[in-house]
Amino acid sequence: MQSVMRTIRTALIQSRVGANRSENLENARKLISQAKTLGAQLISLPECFNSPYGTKFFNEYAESIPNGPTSEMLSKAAKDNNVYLVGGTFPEIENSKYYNTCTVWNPEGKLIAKYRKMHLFDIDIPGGITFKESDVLAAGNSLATFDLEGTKIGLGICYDLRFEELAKLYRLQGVEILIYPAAFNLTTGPLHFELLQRGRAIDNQVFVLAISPARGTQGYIAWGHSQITNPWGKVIGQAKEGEEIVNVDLDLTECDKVRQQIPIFSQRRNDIYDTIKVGIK
Ligand SMILES: O=C(O)CCC(=O)C(=O)O
Repeated sequence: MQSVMRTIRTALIQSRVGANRSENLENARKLISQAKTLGAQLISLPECFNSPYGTKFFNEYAESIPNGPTSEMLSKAAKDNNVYLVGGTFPEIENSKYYNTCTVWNPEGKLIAKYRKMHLFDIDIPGGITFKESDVLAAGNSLATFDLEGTKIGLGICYDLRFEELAKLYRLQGVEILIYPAAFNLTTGPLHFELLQRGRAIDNQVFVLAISPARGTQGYIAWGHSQITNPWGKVIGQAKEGEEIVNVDLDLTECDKVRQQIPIFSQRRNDIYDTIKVGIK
């Protein structure tokens, strides 16, 4: 039997981000319109697309959702362009707590999903990078998905890419696309960014989209290289370092094919795994 073609044209916007919120929003707004002219139905922005990335900036740039200039711009841009818009992330404030939050807007401009980064970016690589989001941010505790014409899409943010458990939970919920706004750095980016995405894609037989800010020259320097990986683990779109839109058609029948041809989800040995007790130090 011939499988039905299911395609979503997607665009990743690797935008330049500076210190001025209004300029960042205006730049993102223009790039969203540009992505629409390329035929994109699903458009995604980077992590911290409205502010520099750093713990000292979170409270200054934080907004409540959906009442704030960033939510307003995203809602209007989704509606004006008649697209599904994954609004990267920006710092959210609610009840005196700060979160790193991703919002999703439908073509009517309605907020249809909100995801708060679940695994906070706390690492210490001497001579490389030290970052402690938990100094300022609270972690989210919920998964978030949305539906685009019958395709279920799951959300994560940057460091979440390292946690296979989250991706697997999404897959078990029926997700076919995982989207991670992200801002890897010049230490871990070259080693891990592409590889982690390919790993998540292969393990879960899903498309993985990761969207970075363009590489800047001061403060936290993002790695760039926004990427689209198909369910076979093949990189089918990748940006360089600068501002760029990556525009690709996702053929969802690839999920059906790989899941049928390499049926790992029905071959798991939970009968064995569940009997083995382990402790993690
Ligand atoms: O995991 C990494 O190496 C980078 C993570 C990161 O930059 C983030 O979570 O914002």
